[in-house]
Amino acid sequence: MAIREGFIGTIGNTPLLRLDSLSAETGCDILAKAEFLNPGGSVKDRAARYIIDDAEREGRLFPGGTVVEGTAGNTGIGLAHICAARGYRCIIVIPDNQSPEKLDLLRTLGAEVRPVPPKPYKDPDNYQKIAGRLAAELPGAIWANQFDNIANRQAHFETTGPEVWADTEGRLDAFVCATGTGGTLAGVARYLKGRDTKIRIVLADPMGSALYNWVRRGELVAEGNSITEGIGTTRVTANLEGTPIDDAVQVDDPACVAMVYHLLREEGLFVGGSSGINLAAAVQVARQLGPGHRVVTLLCDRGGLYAGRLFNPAWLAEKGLAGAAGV
Ligand SMILES: Cc1ncc(COP(=O)(O)O)c(C=O)c1O
Ligand SMILES: CC(=O)OC[C@H](N)C(=O)O
Repeated sequence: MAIREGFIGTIGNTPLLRLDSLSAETGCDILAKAEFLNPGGSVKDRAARYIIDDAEREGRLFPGGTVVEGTAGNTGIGLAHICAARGYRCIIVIPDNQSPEKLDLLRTLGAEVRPVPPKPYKDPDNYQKIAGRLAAELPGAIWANQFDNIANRQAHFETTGPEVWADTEGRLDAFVCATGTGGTLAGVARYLKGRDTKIRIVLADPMGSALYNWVRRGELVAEGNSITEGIGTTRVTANLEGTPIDDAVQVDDPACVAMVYHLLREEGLFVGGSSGINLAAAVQVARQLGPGHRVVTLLCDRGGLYAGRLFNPAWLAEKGLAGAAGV
């Protein structure tokens, strides 16, 4: 496939990387799919494409229409690119505690950005609910609704999962990843389990998210908090519902930050916090399985989105994380 169809044609088919330092440390093959190489810079380009294609196919989105979404940023970035390419207006509702780099990029891409105060999901002014109301009020608008629109997990069932299977030639023992909407884990897990039920599916969770306790003991209980963005949730979304999950591991901020800096210094990979959670969890799973196994995860987005936070020594010091980063 030498010529690709613009932005959309560049989404997916990302390379699967072997991480030598972590593989040597565990005696396992630690593999990570380089989702930060998607054209919008994150794994969320895949969901954005499927959500828009699905709305067009179902006749819900017309030329000149509007796409509204509540997002931590990455889904919005994917949507803003596609909206520009297809002539749609794009309105992004985003909690105002997300990284300023994401808000700036969204504006540059032509999205109308509406920062809102962060509120828990049960609050009617939670950013997802504001986005839903806004879309309902605007003529010609759709709500992308990434959390409960299962076109999201379908993207990963039809693309990410088959890519992992093909690139490993079906030889993998575990797939591990963190969840925001749950679309990635849900789609990949369903696909891989459909090929081989022995592949272990493990949810990686930051502190402040309720899914670790949900997987481990069936209770949606969250403890602590996290500096990570775009992952962690207190509810089971329609995308996550029914996912075959074998286990969960919890990764705290010091372990996440230490891994982000390890990836930077030892592997030359400049990625965001959710990639740190994923790789720290993959190492935990590799240790549980023992040497000789193969564990696959994702590198979700680029470190540049967090330049003023995760890669800013003063910010890290303020959060008590400078030691973990070694800065
Ligand atoms: C940086 C980052 N990592 C991981 C994820 C998780 O992806 P998913 O929504 O498929 O669970 C997201 C968004 O959700 C994200 O923004
Ligand atoms: C907070 C959250 O789960 O965000 C979802 C997704 N990562 C996004 O970029 O919108």
